[in-house]
Formats: sequence, structure tokens, C-alpha cells
Amino acid sequence: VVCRKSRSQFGEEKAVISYFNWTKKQHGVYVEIGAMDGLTMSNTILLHTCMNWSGILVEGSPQAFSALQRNAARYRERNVQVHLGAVCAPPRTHLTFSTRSSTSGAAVQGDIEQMPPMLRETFGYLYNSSTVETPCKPMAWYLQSVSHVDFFSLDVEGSELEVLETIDFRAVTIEVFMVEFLDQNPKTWKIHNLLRNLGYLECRLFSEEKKSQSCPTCCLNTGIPQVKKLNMCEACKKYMRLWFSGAHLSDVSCEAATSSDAAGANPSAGHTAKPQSIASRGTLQPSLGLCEAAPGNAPAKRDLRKEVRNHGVPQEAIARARAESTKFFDQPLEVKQHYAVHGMERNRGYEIYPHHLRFIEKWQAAGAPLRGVHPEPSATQGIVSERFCCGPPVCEPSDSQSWQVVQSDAAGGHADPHYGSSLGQVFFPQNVWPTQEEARDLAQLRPALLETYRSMEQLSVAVLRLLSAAAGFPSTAFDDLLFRSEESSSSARKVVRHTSMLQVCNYPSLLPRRLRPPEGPAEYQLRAKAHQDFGAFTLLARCPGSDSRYKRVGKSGALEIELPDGSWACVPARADELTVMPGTLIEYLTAGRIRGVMHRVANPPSAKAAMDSRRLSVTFVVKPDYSAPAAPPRSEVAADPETPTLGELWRVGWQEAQSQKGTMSHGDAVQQFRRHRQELRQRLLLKDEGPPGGAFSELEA
Ligand SMILES: O=C(O)CCC(=O)C(=O)O
Ligand SMILES: [Fe+2]
Repeated sequence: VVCRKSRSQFGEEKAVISYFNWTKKQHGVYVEIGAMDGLTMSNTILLHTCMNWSGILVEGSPQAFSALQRNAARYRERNVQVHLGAVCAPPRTHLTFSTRSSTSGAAVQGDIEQMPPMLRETFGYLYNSSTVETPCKPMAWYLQSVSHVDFFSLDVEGSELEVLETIDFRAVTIEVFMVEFLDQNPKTWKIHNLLRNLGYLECRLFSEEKKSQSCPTCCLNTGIPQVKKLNMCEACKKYMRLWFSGAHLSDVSCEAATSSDAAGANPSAGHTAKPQSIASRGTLQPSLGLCEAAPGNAPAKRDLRKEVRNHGVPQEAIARARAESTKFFDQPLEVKQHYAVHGMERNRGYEIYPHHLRFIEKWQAAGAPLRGVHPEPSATQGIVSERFCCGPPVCEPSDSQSWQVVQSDAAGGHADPHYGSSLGQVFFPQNVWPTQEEARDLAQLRPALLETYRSMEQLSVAVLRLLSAAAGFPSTAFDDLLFRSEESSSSARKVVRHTSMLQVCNYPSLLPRRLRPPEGPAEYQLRAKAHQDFGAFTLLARCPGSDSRYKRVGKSGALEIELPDGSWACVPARADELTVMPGTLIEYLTAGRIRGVMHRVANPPSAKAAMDSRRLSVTFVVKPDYSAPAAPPRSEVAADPETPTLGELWRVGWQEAQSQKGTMSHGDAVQQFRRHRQELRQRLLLKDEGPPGGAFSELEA
């Protein structure tokens, strides 16, 4: 075989070879998706012909594929598989592939649906394009014959997620990915995230010109067009060496977890239903936008790394919740405070952080000269964030049936103690609403929020199943934490066990600096400071308008999350999408296999845009049964009587439980609380050394 010199666009494979010290590496294995004719811009011809590597080439365009076959026969006689096809997830078997005839545009071909608009438009316009129906298969299918890949080159113009998500990481280890994507692609963030979740670190290849750019920690990606030569940035090198050697790529596979589910096989993915041992699974750290679920569907057996769509929460309901909440937030502070519920951790009615409130009151007492300068009353009141919350419909006020169930006195006995006991009453306080009599304009707030509540509540069952499966439990393992089936002689019904809350947050526009309160509490710097939500997970309906307007981390005006390496990232939002964010309690329930996500809401940029930077988010924080043990289902820890309940992880719940036991003064209980919670966390997270107990083994067979 004649050694062919590099044909890659920017010398990508050479950068990789030098970076990984592969100059002497013979007989490696490559995979190239989007192989084109196997020569033009090939990232692998050099590896094959000069270093005796073998590999798999996949190309979706029939025209390019015939050239690929010819070229493969000529330049890669042996040790190569060539496939005509694209990558997709079942049940799809074909997709519409956009092809170009012009040479320069020929590099941009792919699944039309996945292509970023920019590419579609620019290349569609500039070059002759046509479409063909191309067969597609999950990536796992193409990789059947290999168990290890050294270099995976992925250049598929928008379909990267489909490729990554359909790899069976249990069956193959992949050492280095090189992913080319354009930064404008809104999916970039998800690809990054997915690779990070798989244990890869990112290293960018920079052009000479961009060398000075700071080097991010770190998957390899290239993708800076108009570049002559690529340079690996030095700082990054260090990180990469460190991390790459440690990363074991078969660590996490959501498919593995979901298919271990007995409730239904996952015929489409073609995986055997064999769970991994937990030891090899490592820590799953799902982040945002990670689930696809449909309520009413049998537990959605979809890969977890998808956003929730077809989620069953009607857009109109969310729109109504937003509109009615807006009317509420636009009332004077005195009116809103009328619906405040005092007491800790109640999460009902109007809420504003006490330290914010103190600050506002002081500011207003000093004669804040702002009335009339801004159309948003909340902005002129100096409010940074405020919220309106409600709990499950069993908490509806006394004019409704359900509150009777909750309220009847403990001695009277007919109340379900889950709600009616003194502990129960801590977790099921009554909802508070403006009524028709009090304020005609605000009377629709209640139906609007309750409508959204109900569909979020339904969806949360499906999402909890996904998370459960992802953590290696049967998908229904946590069902009872939300609803429990109760059979009586006459009927079967589902009883609410959870205490989830729906919360609409209003972040008023940031006033121009000269009008802003001179100095606020330190938290004034952020709309919401860094925290995890104290639930199993949170579903967030965000607003593409406000949540994709400013993209700068720290000045996004919107939701930002902390990535595993400690950096912060903006989270793009789409109107039809809900974001799933694991919270603190899921850590206890999954022994740390799923981690809560730290997040914050940043202020918008200070400049002129700030005048019109209002943001409203609708979030549903899923809070499972307070009386359940804070431990994985059927585990040793769950059986240990010392293990506290989920409710005891709430400060109020802990205090109430302690005072009922009479073991401790109130003050001591508070003091002990934090330490205790920390200890439990340690104990649980360290305990995870084997697969979920024997009870589930029949499910895993
Ligand atoms: O407004 C958001 O997007 C998130 C709000 C939040 O994190 C919270 O209220 O806990
Ligand atoms: Fe939060």
C-alpha cells in the first residue's frame, strides 16, 4: 500500500496523531462517519495507508458512496468496511438526505431535518442540491464488528447527537472522538454535555489566529473554517492527558440502564437486556434537557440524553400560567404580600426572599423615586426576583373537597394521616389564591396554575421512571413516591403522596444603573444564586425569548448550570421544550448515581438591553413522598431504621420529627440538622458498591 499524505481539511488527523503520540501507533482502528469519497477531506486515509490502521467508513450520499467504494478498493484494499447509510435512532429506517453535486458544497450533506438552518440555507442556496431517501441505522449497528475504536471522526453536519446517542458504549470503547461542528449549531451544547457525561474532556483545535484564545478544559473538536493550520493549545494538553487516561468510556450508558427494565424490552435498540455492574457504571451526571418522556406512554424507553418533547404539558396551559402570573406580579407589593404565607419552607402563595424584602422596604422607606419610570411595577419596587407557588390539588383551600381531606383534625381521625398528621400538615399546607371577591382580575390565576400543575404532575411520573431506569433500577421503582394505588372494596384509586410545587418566578427588568437601588444585598448580583433544587428533579418551562437572548455566561439574564468541571454554561431554550434538572433528593434515592445540578439565574447585561429584560419561568419541583426513606429502593440503607425519611431532610421535617420523638430540644435539632444531612449524604454516596439488591435480580435476568 502506498502511503497517502494527509487529505484532511485542516490537518486534523495530524494534530490528533501528534497530540496523542500516535506517530508509532500501528494497526489502530478508526471510524469515519461522513466519509464522502474516502479521499476528499478524508481524516483517515493517512492512518490507513501510512500506519496500517483498519476501519469503518460510512457515507449517506449514494453518489459519494459509489466513489467511496471505488476509492476504497483502490487505496484501502484490505481491512476496511464501507457502508452506505446514515445514522438514526429506531424506529426510523430511512431519512431524507440532502446531497450536492458541486464539489465544494459536497462536503455539506446530511440528514435534512438535523442540519442547522444556517447550513441548509447557505448551501442550499449556493449549490445545486437534491435529496434522496437513504437507509439509516443506529450507530451500534455499524460498530457491531469492533470492540475498540482508537479514533472516531464525526462530521455529519448536524446529526452528531443521533450518532453519539445510538452508540452502545457497553459494547465498544472509543478512545478519541473528533467532532466537527459549527458553533452556531444550537445542538452544540448538548453534544458537549453528552460527551462530558461520558467522561470525555474537550480540547479544541485552534487556528493559528486564535491561538491566544483561552484554552478550555476539555473530546476533541475542530470546526473553525477558513483556517490553514491547526494548533493544539498547550494549557489544554495538560488537562487532556490527565483526563483521557482516566476516562473509561463504557462507564455510562443510558441505554444499558433503560433496557435492564423489566417492564418492557427495548426492541428497537437491539441491545441485550444485560445490566452493567454498578462498579463499571461510574457516576451518571445527567444535566439539563436530558429526557424524552410522554405521559401515558408506557415508561418512555428513550435514551435519556434527549430533551423532553411531546411532553404532554400544553403550550397553551403554560402560556396561561404565565399570563395570569404576570397580572399578579404587576400588582403593588402590598397586594402581593397579602398572599404571602409565613413560615419556613412552605412554598405556597407569594414569596420573596426575606433579605430582599428587608432591603426593598428600607429602600422604599428612603423614598425610592421610581414610581412611573418603568412600566413594570416590580422593577420600580426594586424587586430582583419573586415567585408564586402552589402545591398539589389536595392542598386546595377550604371551599374545595380536597382540603377537607387534609384538614380534618388529627383526633377526628378520618383524614389520611399522610396529610392530616402534624408532620403531614407541615408538608401539605393549604394553597393560597386571590379570589374573585378580592380581585376580579386575578381570579384566573388559580385555574391557570392548577391546569399546569396537573399536567406537570402527570409528566413527572414518566420522568421519574426515566431517571430510575438511568440509575439502574426498574423504571417503576419510585412510582409510589408520587402516587400510591389504594384498593378498597368498591374502587381502586391513586392517592397523592408527593408534595411537588409549581412555581412561577418573575425576574423584573433590570433598571439602568442610575435608577437602581444603590446597594442591595449581595445576592442582588444574581437573580437567583447558585443552588440545587430540593426535590428529586425540576421540570422547567422556559422562554426562548428571554432565555436565549443573551448568551454570555454570567450575564445571560437566565438559567445557567454548573458543569462537572466547575465552569458555568448557559442553557438554550426552545418553546416546545421542557428542561429536566435533577435535584438534591435524587442523589439520596439513587445513591449518588444521579447528581443534582447546581444552577443559578444570572442578571442580564447591565447595558441598555437591561431596561427590557423581564423574565418569567414556570418550574415544577418534584418532591417525593416525605415519609419514604432517603435511600435507594429496597437497599440495605433503606431498611436501616436509622435512615431518615426524605421529609427529615427538610429542615422543618427534621425539626418536627425530632420534636415528636421528644429526643431533643428545638434548638438542638436545628443545630444537628445540617451535620446530620451531610453525614447521611456521605454514607449513602459511599455505599454504592454493588448493583441494586437481590430483590431486583429477577428483573435483570
Ligand atoms: O427561573 C429559573 O429558570 C430557575 C429558578 C430556580 O432555579 C428556582 O427557583 O429554584
Ligand atoms: Fe432552582
